[in-house]
Amino acid sequence: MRITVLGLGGVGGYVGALLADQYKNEEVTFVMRGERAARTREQGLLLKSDYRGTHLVHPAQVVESAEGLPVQDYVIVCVKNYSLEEVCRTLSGCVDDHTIVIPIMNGADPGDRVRQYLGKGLVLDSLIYIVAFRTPEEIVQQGNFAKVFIGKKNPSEVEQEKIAKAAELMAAAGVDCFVADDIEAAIWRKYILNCAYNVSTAYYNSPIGPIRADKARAEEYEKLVYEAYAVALAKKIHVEQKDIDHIIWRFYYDHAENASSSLQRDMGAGRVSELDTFCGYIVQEGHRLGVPVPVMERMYGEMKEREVKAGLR
Ligand SMILES: NC(=O)C1=CN([C@@H]2O[C@H](COP(=O)(O)OP(=O)(O)OC[C@H]3O[C@@H](n4cnc5c(N)ncnc54)[C@H](OP(=O)(O)O)[C@@H]3O)[C@@H](O)[C@H]2O)C=CC1
Ligand SMILES: CC(C)(CO)C(=O)C(=O)O
Repeated sequence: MRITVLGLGGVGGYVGALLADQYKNEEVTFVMRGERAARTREQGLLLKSDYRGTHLVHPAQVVESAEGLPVQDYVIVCVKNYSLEEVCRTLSGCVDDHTIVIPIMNGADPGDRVRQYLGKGLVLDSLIYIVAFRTPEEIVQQGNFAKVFIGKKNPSEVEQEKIAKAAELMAAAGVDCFVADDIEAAIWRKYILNCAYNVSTAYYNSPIGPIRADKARAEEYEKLVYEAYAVALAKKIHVEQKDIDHIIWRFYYDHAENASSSLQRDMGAGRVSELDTFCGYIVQEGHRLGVPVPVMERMYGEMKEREVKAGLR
């Protein structure tokens, strides 16, 4: 069996390390770049996971690009949204119609985008709840959870079997992986959370605790949730009021005081970010569908301006 993991950052490093450990006798390939690739070839990839322990893994091979790889059974793509189109261009030779491609990323539309860029393979939709990041030396996963959901809209019977097999492949490696009945709704439940949680923590460069303790910021958080919900409803996604209540309940009572987001970590460190994924997409879809999204629009404008000033755009 051939499995390729492309993008060995926080998410891909977690999933890839567990897969490489479990499937030592299969052909697991990591696509990595530069010094991290060289280090992994020499010393292996070190995962330190609160949830799944420490793993030092040596995949069958580490390559700098997927170009030149033979056809794979599974390709798992865990890059940031802004890299997705570029990496998909390198995949055409290693994907054929039997290949299962799983982008494990944030955002409402990575699956649709991969389907559009590749035009072949069985491309699944997915989402992940995890807190993970890379350092030059290792992959760190924090907290007692890391959960993936996969699926596809209107799958055929054959596709359903393949999706179940993909979930089993990951679960056997220790990646909690579940097949979602309605993956589109599951993605949006998480995406609506991201539209408030990631955007607010990044905008204020603050963890959740101080945001929910501030009345004005907490109200603004709720408005972000409701704007994204309104866009979801206009798109006919099956998200319900009880899902929204749960997102808001989590904000006040469940998220840790020091909980941060990937967008906050990226913007806080002055890196290129997924601002367009969490804000730009909602603003664009709001305009297209005639749904007002004034709070998101204002915060997006200001954060974009910060990125322009920092030379990131
Ligand atoms: N981190 C988290 O806690 C969570 C992240 N997510 C989502 O998961 C997705 C991935 O995030 P995350 O893992 O944090 O991102 P990272 O930035 O940590 O990792 C992305 C990786 O992709 C690699 N990459 C990009 N382009 C290429 C390329 N052409 N060839 C090879 N490697 C490439 C980068 O390589 P290099 O190291 O060389 O830059 C990097 O290691 C995002 O959509 C994010 O929003 C979802 C939930 C939580
Ligand atoms: C909300 C959270 C932490 C959940 O995994 C996330 O998706 C992110 O940080 O991007």
